[in-house]
Amino acid sequence: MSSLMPLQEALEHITHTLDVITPTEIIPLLEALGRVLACDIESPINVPPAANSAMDGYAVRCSDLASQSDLIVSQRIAAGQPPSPLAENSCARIFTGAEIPAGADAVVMQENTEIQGDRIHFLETVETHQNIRPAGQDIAKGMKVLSQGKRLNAIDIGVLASIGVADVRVYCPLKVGILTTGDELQSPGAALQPGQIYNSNGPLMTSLVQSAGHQAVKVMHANDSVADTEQALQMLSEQCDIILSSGGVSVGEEDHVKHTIERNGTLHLWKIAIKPGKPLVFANVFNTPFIGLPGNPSSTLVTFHLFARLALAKAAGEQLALPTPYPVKCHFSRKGNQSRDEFLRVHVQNGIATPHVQQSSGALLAASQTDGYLHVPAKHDVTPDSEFNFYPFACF
Ligand SMILES: Nc1nc2c(c(=O)[nH]1)N[C@H]1C(S)=C(S)[C@@H](COP(=O)(O)OP(=O)(O)OC[C@H]3O[C@@H](n4cnc5c(N)ncnc54)[C@H](O)[C@@H]3O)O[C@H]1N2
Ligand code: MOO
Repeated sequence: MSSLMPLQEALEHITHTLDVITPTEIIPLLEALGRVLACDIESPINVPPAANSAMDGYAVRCSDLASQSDLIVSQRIAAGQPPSPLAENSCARIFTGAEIPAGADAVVMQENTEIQGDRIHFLETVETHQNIRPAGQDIAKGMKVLSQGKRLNAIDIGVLASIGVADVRVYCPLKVGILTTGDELQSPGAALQPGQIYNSNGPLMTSLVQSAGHQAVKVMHANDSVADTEQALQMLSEQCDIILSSGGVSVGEEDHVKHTIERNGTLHLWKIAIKPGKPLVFANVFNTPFIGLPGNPSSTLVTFHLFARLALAKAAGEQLALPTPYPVKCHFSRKGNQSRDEFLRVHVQNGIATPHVQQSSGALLAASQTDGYLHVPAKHDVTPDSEFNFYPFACF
């Protein structure tokens, strides 16, 4: 048996070998949700730009209240109005978000005051800086707020708006071509003929690619022949930045993907030490990067999550790593695989993992009915009360 490559080694090889493929463009902030930032962003300003009040109340100079508890109101400052310096022995009526006048060093919330004629009576002792949000409290001028390679989420868009950014330089979306292979496959919607099964990997990979933030620009299917596979790969290479396929990478004479690549590019076929998901192709075909996932649907899913997702991210300019797993307890027994790390589809409740009854590489429903992967390294038996790392599907 040829030797199996450890998961981490294959992952490092793929991500180190692939370059960022997509060019960059400048787009309006409001179109940047889900796009990948192409440069670091430093704040050109303090946020807030000036000290402001955290409460509706009165801005005071604490030393004025050392010997008296009443002050006259010398000005009224609403948010958006530039204040005048605070006159001595006076207070300023102030509202949340309004700028603190020069000379004031605290704000007293109005609930702790009483209006007595034209004077304000202060009911509490006042501490310096209370209820004042200093300039730069949120973001200091010059601070790096976001890094190149960040896929922008709603919070990031808000942060960029808070520092006045109206346009951002982002990577153009990665154009992914998708290929499924196999004579037995029928499209959903058509009647199944004897010997056929529905093509689930096409829609699965398309959706995985899209939910990872890329564009699935062309989806093709090739029957089990070199001519068909070659034609499809050539067409995809002309229209896409990178090609993702499923099936046809094993050792049978009906597995044509690797022969086609050998004729038209460079092929690295690895047997990875994971289950499901042993055979994995990483290649260049018609001058286009190519990632070939195994055809068994749960192998396609696992290898997308563990490899393809990170490879596509690298090509798209995105900084991405595997999610950080956390340990969960197991209340079951299972003999460990001797050569491959297993990624069992498990439910997790109250920190306890229960495996789905169906763990076959060909079974996809188990993943839909569970919460994520339990990573059981090779040569490890699961025993009641043993602990293994868990990767929730929601983190992929
Ligand atoms: N003699 C050996 N046979 C196999 C080995 C091996 O080491 N020696 N490895 C097994 C493992 S592990 C896997 S995983 C598969 C990988 O096979 P391929 O990637 O070549 O995939 P196919 O043979 O084309 O298909 C495998 C299986 O998956 C079904 N399939 C394929 N595409 C789709 C699709 N788009 N939608 C739904 N189902 C799909 C296909 O019908 C097969 O049942 O090889 C093992 N064999
Ligand atoms: O690697 Mo295969 O995915 O075990 O069936």
